[in-house]
Amino acid sequence: MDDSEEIAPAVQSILDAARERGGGGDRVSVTGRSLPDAFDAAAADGRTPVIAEIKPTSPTAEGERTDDPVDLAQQMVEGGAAALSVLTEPEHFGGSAATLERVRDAVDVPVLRKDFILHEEQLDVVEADVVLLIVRFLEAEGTDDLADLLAAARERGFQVLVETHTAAEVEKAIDAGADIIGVNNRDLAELEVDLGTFESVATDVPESVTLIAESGIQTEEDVTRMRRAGADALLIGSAIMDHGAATDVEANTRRLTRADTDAAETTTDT
Ligand SMILES: O=P(O)(O)OC[C@@H](O)[C@@H](O)c1c[nH]c2ccccc12
Repeated sequence: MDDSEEIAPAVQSILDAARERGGGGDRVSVTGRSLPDAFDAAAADGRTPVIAEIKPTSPTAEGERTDDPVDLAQQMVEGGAAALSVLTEPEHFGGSAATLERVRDAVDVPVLRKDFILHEEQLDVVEADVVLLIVRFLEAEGTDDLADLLAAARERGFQVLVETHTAAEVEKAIDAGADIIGVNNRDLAELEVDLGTFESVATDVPESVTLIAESGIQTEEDVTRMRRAGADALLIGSAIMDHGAATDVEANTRRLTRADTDAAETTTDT
């Protein structure tokens, strides 16, 4: 998406709500579990590094999953997830900071806080190992600067996943000092998924960056495709939470973490 494109009404509503949300009270200080180390450990163990996402609902999902998030988290880890992502956005995704806290207490893998952070004080809500910053949303008027927020997050001990959707956004992320970059296959204008997005954008990301393919990964073939295109890890929500009628979260996670563990290694870098 280039800067002139509209964003979907659902996304605008998420952003408007995010602007209204304040921060926490005390400044958070966290000793995080390393995300790159967790990816390496999974790969060494023969598993595709996957961040499994607990997302009770979303603007593009049908219905809401009401299982205990701690149960879901444990099934995901049992199924081989290298890390977890927990939505904390309350109004559109059914998330909460309390859920993230419970999940992080119950597992020992790194946990990503998935939210729409626009201001520094919004970092001071809950301890997490990793926080998400979305390049596109930090370009809007009245939001903090990406590089400043990145620094503020690191000062608190967070690792930072910087989310992009275009080559221009990857460049901004790198200029701001990002070392973990996600490419979201879902565009924020139509909310449609195209795995070709990762394939075209990944070529611009330096080898030293930990690169994550986000959204729309459903099948083992999709896993292979993203790994071949250079993904160090994959962020998967829907296909684990509610893959058609298959609601066995542990089995869904296992199926995707066992898919094509050596595709990345067989890719020749040119
Ligand atoms: O459910 P999916 O298609 O596997 O997608 C997971 C994740 O990538 C998606 O939930 C996501 C990507 N970036 C976000 C930013 C905010 C909220 C959610 C997201």
